Amino acid sequence: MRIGTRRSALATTQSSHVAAAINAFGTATELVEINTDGDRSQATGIPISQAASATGVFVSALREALLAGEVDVAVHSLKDLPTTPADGITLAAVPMREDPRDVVVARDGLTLGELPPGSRVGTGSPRRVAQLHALGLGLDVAGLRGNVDTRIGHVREGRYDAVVLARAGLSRLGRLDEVTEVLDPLQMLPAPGQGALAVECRSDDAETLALLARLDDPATRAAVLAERAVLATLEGGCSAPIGALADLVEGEDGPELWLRAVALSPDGTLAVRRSASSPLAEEPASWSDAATILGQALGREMLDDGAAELDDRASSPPPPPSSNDHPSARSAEVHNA
Ligand SMILES: NCc1[nH]cc(CCC(=O)O)c1CC(=O)O
Repeated sequence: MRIGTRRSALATTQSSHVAAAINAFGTATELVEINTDGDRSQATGIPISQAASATGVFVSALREALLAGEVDVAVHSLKDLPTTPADGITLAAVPMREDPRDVVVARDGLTLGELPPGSRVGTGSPRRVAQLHALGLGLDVAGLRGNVDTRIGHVREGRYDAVVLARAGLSRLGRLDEVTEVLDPLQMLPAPGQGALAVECRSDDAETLALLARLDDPATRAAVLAERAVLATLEGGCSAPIGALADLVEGEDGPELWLRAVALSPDGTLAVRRSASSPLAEEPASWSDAATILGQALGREMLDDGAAELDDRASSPPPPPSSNDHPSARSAEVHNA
């Protein structure tokens, strides 16, 4: 079974993980490296936001290789998948996810709250930028790109006081010892699907579909489908940064799906927050539909609450400096990607 993977350390680690699980079922695997536009533009330094399709750059080349029959399986970070389905491709497995939270890697072991106003905090994610500003700490939030090693290197070499990353990526790379703070989702809701993998194959490849189904974790699938349904619903009317996190919990009357979401103005001064929950049947077969319905309903509520108007804040000036009035507490680089 040929497994397509991007070349980055994170991607090959994730694909090797899936390969090992398939090997455990008695099927041999081969990793096939696919060079993606996203990786290429990283090499040339062209910002990701200017690459052909900002969300899909890491995904489309792998899907093309899958459809062309060059590989049988494609492994992606689920949060990098566009919400629109791809013709001829099925999400065959969503394995059990890692801790979905974001983390801080800061100098001197500091937490965000311990960093003095004006501290330079790096992230290229509009979702993290907005939520960092919303903390009101007067941080100088600056754009940042590159792989996990590069980002951590910026802190070690003093160019940034801190960076914000997905805990899952660090965990998969064995770098959790770098973490100086795990961010509470109340303050930093992760991206929809963060910490989960997406394992895709061709929709007509029954043999691979059946094998990959054994890697699927229905609770994770339900959670990420709910999160992505929020995103898909909001995308219809708004381009604001969005965070969403769902969790399947065992209630008194059976399983329940809990969902929280936020949409923010890019500068973090306005936010629409909502949560919802839904009882689930005992039988996992029905969870996907229930999760999607829950996410769509929450997304529509957020649109009713004004989530679509948050975009207009994109052209407004950045928030004023903190009361400490540190000159570098003002950021001009927050609107990347
Ligand atoms: N945006 C790139 C990306 N895609 C997936 C991960 C980490 C693994 C995951 O979230 O599943 C990362 C790095 C990061 O956000 O820190």
